[in-house]
Amino acid sequence: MANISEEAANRIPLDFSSVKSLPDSHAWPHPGCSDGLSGSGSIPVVDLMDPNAMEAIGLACESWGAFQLNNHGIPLSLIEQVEVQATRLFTLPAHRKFKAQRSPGSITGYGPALISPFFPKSMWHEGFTIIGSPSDHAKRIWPYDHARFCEIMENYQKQMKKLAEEVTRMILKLVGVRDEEKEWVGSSESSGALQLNWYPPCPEPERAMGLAPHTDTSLLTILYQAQTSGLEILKQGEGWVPVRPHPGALVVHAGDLLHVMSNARFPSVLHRVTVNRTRQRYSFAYFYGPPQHCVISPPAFQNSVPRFRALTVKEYMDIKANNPDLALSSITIASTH
Ligand SMILES: O=C(O)CCC(=O)C(=O)O
Ligand SMILES: [Fe+2]
Repeated sequence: MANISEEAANRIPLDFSSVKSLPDSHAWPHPGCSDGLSGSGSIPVVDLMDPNAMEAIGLACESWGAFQLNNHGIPLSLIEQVEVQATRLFTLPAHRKFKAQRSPGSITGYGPALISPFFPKSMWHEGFTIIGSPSDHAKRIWPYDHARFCEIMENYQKQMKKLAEEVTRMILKLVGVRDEEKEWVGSSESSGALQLNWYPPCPEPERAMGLAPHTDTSLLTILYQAQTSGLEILKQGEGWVPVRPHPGALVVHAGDLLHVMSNARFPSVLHRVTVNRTRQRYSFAYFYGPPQHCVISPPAFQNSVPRFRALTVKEYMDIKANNPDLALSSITIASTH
């Protein structure tokens, strides 16, 4: 188990404004493209207004586990407001941000990436995680001036939830989930969380890592990435493929829960973020999925052999929180080979 100081270090990001060279704590032995594989191609683009959007989403999820989404209905002006507020937050002096740091055992508030404890080196990244109202944490940073931040973050989550529901309904239809098993979609019960990510400019980007490779635990993640590149996804047989920001588009990732519910038809996409010497980067990830008490399992149909055992979302989240790399294999019950 981590001792107190390691635990504290995991909860407080480096004060990036004060460092001029890459500290050893942030120097990764093999980050970036040094694994030799660099994939070509790019993830499919889906127009949500297209009458064939559902089929296009199915094909994209099957082959990539991710796609760019256009015509999604989220106003650009709202995204810009989120960007203004995220900038306002992350450009504060470190001591102000530390006031909102996550408490032990909690996931909301300011801090390093939630996956940090599973990697030997630290990431060139700061995050702020919100579930519902961020007011408890925002008040600690801006005692008299937090209302606008809260209003915009709550509004963004509301709009993201609606979009996530629309995409989830299509995806669960493709997967063959029965109506009574998807009653949680569109209810107040579903779980959603918003993660604001900031990657400051880095003096030695070739040796640093913005966000280490991981899959999201969610059913799906809807990500906005501001103009700077950095996100990469692993395409089986090809290597790391950059996901370049398309103006106005959102990136949708299939997460672990969808991998289970689709009986492995849709891969839970492995992704990572590289950093930049001169440009900072923002991204906003909205994680969506069934409520914690919901039992998830592969759909039982067409004589297909279920590859995962049934379990509650909470149980899966606990397994993943203890061992992210082995979480999916630990609930695998059969192989197709
Ligand atoms: O910054 C990005 O593009 C990706 C963020 C991400 O993967 C996450 O927050 O889980
Ligand atoms: Fe992610």
